[in-house]
Amino acid sequence: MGGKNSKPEAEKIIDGKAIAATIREEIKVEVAELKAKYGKAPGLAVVIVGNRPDSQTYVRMKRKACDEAGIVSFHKEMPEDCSEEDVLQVVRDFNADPDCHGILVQLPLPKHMNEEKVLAEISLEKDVDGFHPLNIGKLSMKGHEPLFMPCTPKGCIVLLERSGVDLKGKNAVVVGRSNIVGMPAALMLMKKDCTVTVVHSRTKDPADICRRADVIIAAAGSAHMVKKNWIKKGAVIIDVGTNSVPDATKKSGFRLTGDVDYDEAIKRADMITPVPGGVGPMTIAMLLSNTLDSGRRSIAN
Ligand SMILES: Nc1nc2c(c(=O)[nH]1)N[C@@H](CN(C=O)c1ccc(C(=O)N[C@@H](CCC(=O)O)C(=O)O)cc1)CN2
Repeated sequence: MGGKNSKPEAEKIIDGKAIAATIREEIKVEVAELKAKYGKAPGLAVVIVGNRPDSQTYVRMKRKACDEAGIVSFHKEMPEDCSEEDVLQVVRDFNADPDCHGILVQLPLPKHMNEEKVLAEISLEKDVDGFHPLNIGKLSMKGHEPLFMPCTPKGCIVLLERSGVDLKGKNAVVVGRSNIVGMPAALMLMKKDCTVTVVHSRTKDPADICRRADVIIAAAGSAHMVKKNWIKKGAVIIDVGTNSVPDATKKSGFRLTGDVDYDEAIKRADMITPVPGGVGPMTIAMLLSNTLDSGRRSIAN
């Protein structure tokens, strides 16, 4: 239970799984409408290089989500030792395919490849992961909007909005500055009129900075880094961390945990996302949403 004047803990949880399920149902309806009107559904190409078990799992989840939403998915699996040029050629082929409206290259790529070069090869109009340098550039510019926004940080913003959090004028702290999450999350919060501070590995006193935050997005990739005493009473906490930690009670010997010390943080926070079941499911819902937008732009024009 929450403390004095605080709501019960169960009411503080932002249920990302449920919100993502609602969004996926909405997308399914819109895809069906598009197909009924124009006879064509959006198509997503999923490119995976190598056999990392986590990437295989995410790609399987993405394909299943496409199937359920009525989005056509094209799958390209490539061996770990293929060349960067092989991957670039696959991207070029999908760029030229009129049935494919979105292309995603699952990250990370093998070490011998230049990720930025591969991502920059994806046609701007099909960049449903939102990682193309021009899309990121537009995200950082006042008065400009990117065609697509990266799925995980977009999922964080949608979670906040669907949970009724008014972001205007709020102090937001992003913990982590990765290209995939931290940096675009900070830019998106700024576009929502937050005052944004980014805390990273060289920040002098991250706890002190976090304690001033109305909203924290934790995306440092470090299990339980954000402690209860980093959190202002009543703050809203979005935990992007997906850290695998040993757990003898699990069949796999591991469990997934976030960047926030959830059991303690929930006592101070007004709202908080769990891990799993928070931001993760939103990543896939936002990928479908971006693919629908891309399909609609192309099919309805
Ligand atoms: N091309 C991309 N590569 C990667 C991205 C991305 O957005 N685009 N993000 C991550 C991985 N990712 C999707 O690719 C992803 C991560 C987590 C989840 C998710 O639903 N997690 C669940 C738990 C699932 C489990 O039990 O393993 C949760 O948090 O509840 C979905 C997608 C890196 N690569």
